[in-house]
Amino acid sequence: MTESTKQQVVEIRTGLSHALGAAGHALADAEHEAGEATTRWERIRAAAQSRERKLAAARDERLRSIDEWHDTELGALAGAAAGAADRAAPGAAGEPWHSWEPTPLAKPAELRIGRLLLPAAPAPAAPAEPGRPWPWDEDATVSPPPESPEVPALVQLLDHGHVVVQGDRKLGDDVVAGLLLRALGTSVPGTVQVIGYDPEHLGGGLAGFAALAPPRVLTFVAPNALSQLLDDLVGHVRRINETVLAGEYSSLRELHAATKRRPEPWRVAVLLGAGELNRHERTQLERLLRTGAACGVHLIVHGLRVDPGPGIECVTAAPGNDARMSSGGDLLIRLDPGPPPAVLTATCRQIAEAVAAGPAPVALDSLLPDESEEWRESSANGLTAPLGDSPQGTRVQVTLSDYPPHALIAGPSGTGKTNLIYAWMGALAARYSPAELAFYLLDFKEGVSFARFAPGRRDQSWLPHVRLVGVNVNTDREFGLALLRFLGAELRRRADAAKQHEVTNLAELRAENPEGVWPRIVAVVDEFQVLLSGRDAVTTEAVDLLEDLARRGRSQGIHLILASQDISGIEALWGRPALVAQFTLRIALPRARRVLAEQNTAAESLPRYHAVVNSDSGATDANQIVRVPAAGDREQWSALQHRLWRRLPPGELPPRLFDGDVQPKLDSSPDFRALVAEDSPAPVALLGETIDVMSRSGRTVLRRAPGRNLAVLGTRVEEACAVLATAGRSLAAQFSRDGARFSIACFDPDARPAAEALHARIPDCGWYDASNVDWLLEDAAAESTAAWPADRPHFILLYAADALPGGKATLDHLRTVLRQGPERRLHVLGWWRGAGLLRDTLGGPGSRTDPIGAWVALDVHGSELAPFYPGTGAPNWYPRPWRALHFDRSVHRGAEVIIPYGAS
Ligand SMILES: Nc1ncnc2c1ncn2[C@@H]1O[C@H](COP(=O)(O)OP(=O)(O)OP(=O)(O)O)[C@@H](O)[C@H]1O
Repeated sequence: MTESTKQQVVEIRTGLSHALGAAGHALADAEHEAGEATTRWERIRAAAQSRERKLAAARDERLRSIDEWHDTELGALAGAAAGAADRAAPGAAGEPWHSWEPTPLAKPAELRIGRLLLPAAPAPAAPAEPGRPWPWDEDATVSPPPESPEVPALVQLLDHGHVVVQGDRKLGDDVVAGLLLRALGTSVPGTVQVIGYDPEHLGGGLAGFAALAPPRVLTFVAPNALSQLLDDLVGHVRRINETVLAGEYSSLRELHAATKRRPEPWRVAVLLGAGELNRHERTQLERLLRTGAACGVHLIVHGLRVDPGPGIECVTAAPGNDARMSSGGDLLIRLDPGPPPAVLTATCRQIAEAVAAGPAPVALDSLLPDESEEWRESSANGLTAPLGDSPQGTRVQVTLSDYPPHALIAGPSGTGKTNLIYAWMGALAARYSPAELAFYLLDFKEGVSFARFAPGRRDQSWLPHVRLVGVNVNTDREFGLALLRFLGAELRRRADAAKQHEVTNLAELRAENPEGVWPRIVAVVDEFQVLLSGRDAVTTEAVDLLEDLARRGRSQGIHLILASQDISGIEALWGRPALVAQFTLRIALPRARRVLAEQNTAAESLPRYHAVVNSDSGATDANQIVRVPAAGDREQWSALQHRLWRRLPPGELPPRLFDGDVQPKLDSSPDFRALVAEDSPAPVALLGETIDVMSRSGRTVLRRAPGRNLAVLGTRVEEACAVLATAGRSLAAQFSRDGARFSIACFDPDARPAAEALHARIPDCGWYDASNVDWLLEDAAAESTAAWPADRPHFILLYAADALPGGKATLDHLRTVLRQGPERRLHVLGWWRGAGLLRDTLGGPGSRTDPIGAWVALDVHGSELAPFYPGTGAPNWYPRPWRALHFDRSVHRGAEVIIPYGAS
């Protein structure tokens, strides 16, 4: 081998070994890189796996919360639906049968027929990864989806629409029975009337309701009378639209919401399997379906094809969970079973009894305008207010104006006369303000029926229109007379004003004298016949005044409402045709006789709580029957009275309340409170409260003049002492301490405490008794005849003057004082226990009585008073407890009745 070859080999080997070395390096590098890449890949794969797991967990968490939310939301929705259903169907409208009982509601509710089957919360889908548990399986604290509450399936009937039942016949019957019972049980007995048409079973379909037939809450029509029934119902709809809604309201529901009145019953016609309808029947049925609900005419149809339409609920009866109703969309219903027979019959019997007992009272509210409309009316032309509804559902308005001006109301006891007066007053008082209307109220019946209009101990409010209330005046006919006198004076005042403005009636006077306050006056006298019952001066004057007021009051806005419970009251007037003729408005309560015209017997057949109102003197053609709302309820009345009372501006005075059973108090007498110590030359002795429209004290003036003495006559110690105490206290109040002298002498031990009490009240008053009265009278007699002028008056109060001791001498002194004292300002105020005894003091039967210028008689008959009374007659006086007759010859034409002031 050549060197060169060897050289070449070496070189090649070297080259190869280099190459090998380089390749080895490259391989190692490559392997290293490959290892790193593998590690990186494995890290990435691990990271990807971990991320995937996290994402899955997040997804699971999200899915779980979505499911939870879905379940709660569904539960809440179902709960809300159940709550709403409870509100829409309270009480007997929605209660399940096992706890059901009738509960009349204020307005119609939706009625339950079964239970809505709401979609349940969906069962959770299978977990995505088999074997991987759902979170709530892992965590025992997470609860399973909640159960849905029960949501009743409700249908609307009364005031809303009609119900058509299809499907299973037997189950459909149960739906009809259930609906009907719920409708009856949620309304006031008698306000839902059911008309059954059941040609197949001749009423058998409604057999459970049989108890409602006798009071005609349920009536059946014959199998061939469907046409007639539909015509009748259409007739009702037309009538109600024309006369009840009268264009003012679109439905009875609206009328009720606005006026709180429901003048028509709901009429529910139940048509069970009518077969095929002829054209006329079909047309009438469609009319009713369209227009009936607004007029309270509703149909429950079962077994008759009816096209769906607005206001028509279609119930498809089916067993189990397969029933449906048109307003429920796709939701299924489980129908309730029919009402249990025991519940059904008991309820029907209960309703029948309630209906047979008579209509339920209508509330006073139905007569009242909206609060925003109160006190808006003008009485310039008259006073008009509703008194209730007629049987046809129209409002009966009653007017007092120039014609008819006055009203006569009659009704035997308990028929609701007082209630009618309250209702009328309430309806008027809510419409007319006190500047438009004033009430004067007098009740001759025993009791306090009108007292509620004046402030009392329990309730300080009063009816703002009331100016005067007289209660318990049955023995104080004088109070009635006082009212008539007062109204007579007001009549003259108005007539004078009318003359001055050259007008003839109140409307014109108000137009001419807009700034004047000329309210119409309504004087109500309940049991007025008591006022006219005696054959005496009171009756004579009362009748004269009544005649005048009735004749002339009409144009001066003075209206009389006379009420009487028995025929004698009306007959008291009957003898005075001219007077009766003025009372053209006649109101008769059930069984009232003779108040309407002789031949008009409408009141005889009136149902309870109704009245005949007749504005044409009782002529039969003018009869209007009205159902009067209940106004007697104190709470309802108080609500109205308080509302009106709060409208009064502050400072308005309450009405005068005259209560014949209450003893007046001197300290409350305005006349007594007005007395001032001015040492008057004409001091006034107050004696008692007069029976008058204004609170006024009977009085006698003890001026310097003959006869100015006072005698109190009778045996009643307490009352005699009360009169003397009033006289003494009132006189003392008019003098300064030294301005007058007072002396009291008492000879009756029974009167001594009262005499001593008066003595204690009068400063520096002298006290005398049997032991020293002779000195007093001797001095007084000397003073009476003295020549020098008296510097101050001396009042001598003698208790039991007829028992004066001291024999003739003392008696002569007393006679001297009585005759001559007053001119020298010495006045005797004495109590004699009989009129004859006073006569004895004065000198016996033939003696003059003029030293006694004023007297107050207690239990002394009128005839005994004749000697002390001018003219030939005697005053008309029949003694009665705690009343006295007062006469003062210097001012009176006739005697007046007074009420002694009670101890204060
Ligand atoms: N329209 C009515 N609605 C409901 N209840 C009435 C109605 N009218 C009267 N009443 C009730 O009947 C009863 C007798 O009524 P009210 O006192 O008015 O009769 P009256 O004829 O005035 O009787 P009396 O003359 O004996 O007082 C009362 O309890 C009253 O609440």
